[in-house]
Amino acid sequence: MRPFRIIVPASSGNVGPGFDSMGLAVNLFLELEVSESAEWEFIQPSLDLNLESYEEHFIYSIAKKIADKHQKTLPACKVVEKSAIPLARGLGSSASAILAGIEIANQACELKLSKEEKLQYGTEIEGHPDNIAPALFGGLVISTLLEDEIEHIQLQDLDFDIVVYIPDVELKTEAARAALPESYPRNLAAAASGVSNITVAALVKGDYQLAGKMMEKDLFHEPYRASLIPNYDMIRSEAKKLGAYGTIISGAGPTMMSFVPNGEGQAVALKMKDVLPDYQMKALQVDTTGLKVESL
Ligand SMILES: Nc1ncnc2c1ncn2[C@@H]1O[C@H](COP(=O)(O)OP(=O)(O)O)[C@@H](O)[C@H]1O
Ligand SMILES: N[C@@H](CCOP(=O)(O)O)C(=O)O
Repeated sequence: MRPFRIIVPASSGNVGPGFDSMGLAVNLFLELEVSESAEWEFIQPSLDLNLESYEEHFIYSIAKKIADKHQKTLPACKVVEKSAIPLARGLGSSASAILAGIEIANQACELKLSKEEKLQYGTEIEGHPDNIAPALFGGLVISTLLEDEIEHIQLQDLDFDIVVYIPDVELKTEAARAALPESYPRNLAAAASGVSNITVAALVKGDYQLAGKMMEKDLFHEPYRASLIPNYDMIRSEAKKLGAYGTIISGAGPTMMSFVPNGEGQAVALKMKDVLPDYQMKALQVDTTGLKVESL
């Protein structure tokens, strides 16, 4: 096996009202250098996962699952991992790790998986495609899981900066999903999908004022999660004062994300630091490439 590098971007699921179906890849990356070895070994300079053995490693478990599915034996590998994606903060670390595991199996077992197969496998494992699809394809992707296939569309030519506000607390996606209703009455579902439809149409037209306004009117998940997110109302109102188009919960939270005019990300991040001194603040861009594999 030739050594290789896998690079997967972080992603932000939902983008407001696109619950479980809209997501955006951003330029924070998980990087793995993989080479054949006498035994499995994970070296992680930027993550402290505190695992007893490689078999407990999430990425290993995904790679093994995919190899088993194809009746292949996964060769032992040394994996050197660097990650700039914070865990359990709503920036899609689990989706990036799932894609990394799928890609290790793909490369090490020579499975020749298509992008569609990676999307299918990743979505089966994650349960929803909104992080897997942008982390795989890059950009802002709208996707939906049908009975036996996943439809996806990538929006082009986006023109905004992104600012993320990352608090020093974790919120597991599973816990944030438990806060949501099991079902929605018809009038609420109709209103919520109306908000979502206008958001997408406004993004396609490049009307970011309208898109941002509608992002903040989500009815599918934000109203139920707001109380789990530190400083939810304050972050929305302070970002608005600084000219943000709109501010949303990133994925299941607790990170929040603002969409701001192109070129203004750094300035907004700096000013928001005054009101959120304990937060990690980052001005980000859309990653338009998605999952990459390079030879070493
Ligand atoms: N690079 C990684 N290596 C190993 N496990 C990971 C990695 N990234 C994420 N995970 C697993 O995924 C969990 C976070 O998933 P989740 O609660 O869905 O949050 P997120 O919003 O970051 O996707 C972590 O606690 C860890 O178990
Ligand atoms: N649509 C999902 C998105 C979860 O994203 P994550 O980055 O928090 O794992 C949800 O809202 O539960």
